[in-house]
Amino acid sequence: MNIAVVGTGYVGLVTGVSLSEIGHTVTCIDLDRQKVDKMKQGFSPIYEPGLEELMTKNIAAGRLFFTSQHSEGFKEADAIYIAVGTPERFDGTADLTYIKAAANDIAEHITKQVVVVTKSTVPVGTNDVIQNILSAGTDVECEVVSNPEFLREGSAVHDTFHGDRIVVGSSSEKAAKLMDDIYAPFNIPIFHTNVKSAEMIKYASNAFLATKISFINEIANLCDSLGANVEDVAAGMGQDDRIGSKFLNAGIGYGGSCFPKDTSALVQIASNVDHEFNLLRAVIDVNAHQQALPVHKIKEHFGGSVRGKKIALLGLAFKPNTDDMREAASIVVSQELILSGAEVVGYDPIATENAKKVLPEIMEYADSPEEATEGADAVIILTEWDEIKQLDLGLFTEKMLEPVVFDGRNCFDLKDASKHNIVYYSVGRPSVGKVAEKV
Ligand SMILES: NC(=O)C1=CN([C@@H]2O[C@H](COP(=O)(O)OP(=O)(O)OC[C@H]3O[C@@H](n4cnc5c(N)ncnc54)[C@H](O)[C@@H]3O)[C@@H](O)[C@H]2O)C=CC1
Ligand SMILES: O=C(O)[C@H]1O[C@H](OP(=O)(O)OP(=O)(O)OC[C@H]2O[C@@H](n3ccc(=O)[nH]c3=O)[C@H](O)[C@@H]2O)[C@H](O)[C@@H](O)[C@@H]1O
Repeated sequence: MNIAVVGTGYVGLVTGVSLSEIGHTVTCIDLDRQKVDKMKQGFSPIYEPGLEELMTKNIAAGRLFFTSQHSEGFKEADAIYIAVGTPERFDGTADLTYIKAAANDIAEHITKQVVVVTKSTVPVGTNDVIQNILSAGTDVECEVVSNPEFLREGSAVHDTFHGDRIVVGSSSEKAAKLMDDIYAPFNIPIFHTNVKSAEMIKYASNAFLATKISFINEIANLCDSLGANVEDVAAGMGQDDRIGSKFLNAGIGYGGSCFPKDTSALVQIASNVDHEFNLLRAVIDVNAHQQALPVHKIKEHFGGSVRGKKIALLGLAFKPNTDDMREAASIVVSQELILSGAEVVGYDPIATENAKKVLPEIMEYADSPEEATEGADAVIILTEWDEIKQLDLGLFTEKMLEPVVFDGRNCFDLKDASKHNIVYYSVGRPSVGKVAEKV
């Protein structure tokens, strides 16, 4: 099949490349010419494990193309995917500017009958808006299908090939059949529903996962006060099939380009129909508190002030295996620490260049965990990169005078931490070191 993908961000590029890998001829379109030039040569503009290998392979096989011209991309297309951003606006609603622009681009440039597939996360009812733009802008017949995306950054390629389900929302049997044909080689169950339900499945899924995280973080905070260990609590809960063990990792909350914006958007979608989504508001509040937790803990350790202290942040991206800094906890933590008079140095294996664009200018950056830790008064672990999880805790005793570590991702075993002469705080687990002795 001939497929065009509008927008080559995390979703568009991974989708386009994966569809070419299963045999379709795919043209990825992006407004950003620099990006397009890079991609034509097989370089991915984003860090995503496994992606570049598939790009070069399928470019060489003559199945994968890149262009900044919509007319060129749409020429032969049987299906056009919309995968542009739907960022959060200042009031929490989803900004549909790029979606509407993409729909107008399609209306302007299509010359043959096509199915328009919305991959972007859009509020319930948006596909009707897209259909209206198309109907008003072109006489060419086109049907709109909602096909929300569930991939995670950092494992996007794997998730695309091994998803639990593909959701297709459509009011046309013909369009639904075309989607079945496109996805057949993936061999993943396809769930068919109507357009609005498909749109809602995406928000409900992200909101539910965010709720699971905030729930376990609240339990972790209780464990902290009551002396229980949240890891054991989550393991014990997770053995119940009805609860499940996934997404019960306590830590410094969720970041990224989707949970924060999609939870806010769903609260707004609800308020449009006079529904107060109190549960989701609480999930968002808990997360805001959780992202700032390392700052509170470290201040408490130093008697209320971090003025003049050198603090090393290990891991800056919102999660491991990505260079994405959107809504990363490191943004809140670095800003708060710097405002409180601390000297902050950051280290990330991949995201440093993107971090420099969003973290306070005064931040410094190190090229290794060792360099970041040298002479630090405290270390805060913000992202559980393998490289960070595999550090020898002896590093902290070697590089720091009085080692204090706040582990926001529970990377280390408490028994291991207790073998070293460090003060070790984590989330929802007993502290180790001098502080623990004091209690
Ligand atoms: N990032 C993720 O892991 C996931 C994102 N989503 C959703 O997918 C959508 C896309 O997200 P990302 O890939 O993160 O976005 P992104 O912001 O990384 O990429 C969007 C791309 O679209 C391009 N673009 C914008 N308007 C265009 C137009 N008219 N024609 C051609 N190109 C255009 C931009 O230049 C940019 O490269 C969002 O709605 C998001 O909520 C869904 C699941 C996972
Ligand atoms: O709509 C989206 O964009 C995507 O959002 C999330 O994917 P992503 O944000 O890439 O990454 P996750 O692995 O879900 O992690 C999100 C955040 O939650 C945090 N998290 C995750 C799991 C957990 O147990 N605890 C926890 O704190 C992570 O550290 C990270 O900051 C969803 O998992 C995807 O299904 C969805 O497609």
